[in-house]
Amino acid sequence: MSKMVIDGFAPAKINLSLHVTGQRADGYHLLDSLVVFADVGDRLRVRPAPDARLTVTGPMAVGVPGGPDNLVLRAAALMGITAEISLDKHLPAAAGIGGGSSDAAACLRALSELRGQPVPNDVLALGADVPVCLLARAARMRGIGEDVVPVAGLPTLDAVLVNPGVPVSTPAIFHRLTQRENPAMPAQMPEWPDAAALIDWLRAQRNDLQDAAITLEPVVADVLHAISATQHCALARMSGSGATCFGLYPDTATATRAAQALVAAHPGWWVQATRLS
Ligand SMILES: C[C@@](CO)(OP(=O)(O)O)[C@H](O)COP(=O)(O)OP(=O)(O)OC[C@H]1O[C@@H](n2ccc(N)nc2=O)[C@H](O)[C@@H]1O
Ligand SMILES: Nc1ncnc2c1ncn2[C@@H]1O[C@H](COP(=O)(O)OP(=O)(O)O)[C@@H](O)[C@H]1O
Repeated sequence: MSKMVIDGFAPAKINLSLHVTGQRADGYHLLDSLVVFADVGDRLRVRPAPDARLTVTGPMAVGVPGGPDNLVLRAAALMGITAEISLDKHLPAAAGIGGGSSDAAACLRALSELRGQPVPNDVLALGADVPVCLLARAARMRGIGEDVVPVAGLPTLDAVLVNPGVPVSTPAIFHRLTQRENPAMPAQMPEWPDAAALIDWLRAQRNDLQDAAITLEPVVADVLHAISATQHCALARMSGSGATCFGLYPDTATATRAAQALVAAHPGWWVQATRLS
């Protein structure tokens, strides 16, 4: 018998690098980004039903749309399916870690499996991050987000994610950019023998939205300083259009200790030790 309900996981998306390489005539920006996924994320339960219904719960539910604007209901509508969806929010919204896009992708995967129906080709209409979130593993993302190529053999990274609780509007950050044509990543991605080699390589890459985000929300600079000041931090950078930043560490023990220190110093911030792959 076919399944009636599916539980899905929507992992946080992290842009280890985010190069803005140009702008299209329609205003969208061309990107070159190394994207990975965390082991923290939202959870959802999806069940096809005669009427669409959404329940949003969890520690990060406040402010997340509960109606048809929610990306999970927009994803179901795109597939032409009505569904009852419970969404358990653990990721901060408008945070540069693709919570809404990852929720939409998890919903598309679940409905596709439940109904034996392929995911439509036009998912970009839900958000530029949805194609990479459908893959949900390490990838190079180019174009405006539609060109997604898996990156094999990427070493797993031990990390801490930190969000200061300030929502950031993605269009507002792109709008503030002063330099829209920046170098891409190298045409050929290297092979990294281990996490230390990957971190070394990442130091020469950038997030071209970081300065604009700091101008709009100076607390992003405080987050980056706080992460950089933790013991054994090898690299601190912002993800997406912010305000979430990540720190990279040599191993799980140092990442866990850094997360504990950040929680103690900034009890109001969202802090998560995680592994990225
Ligand atoms: C910046 C990135 C990097 O991964 O992440 P987030 O900060 O959202 O997590 C994404 O490109 C965001 O993806 P997403 O949040 O799905 O974007 P969308 O809803 O499609 O677009 C929101 C707005 O951002 C701008 N935008 C988005 C993507 C892009 N390549 N160029 C743009 O200029 C446009 O102004 C657009 O109207
Ligand atoms: N399931 C969802 N979770 C979070 N935000 C959502 C969701 N559906 C729609 N949204 C809207 O999308 C906006 C962007 O949220 P999100 O995808 O979390 O951020 P970002 O694009 O910075 O990664 C939010 O401000 C919210 O209004």
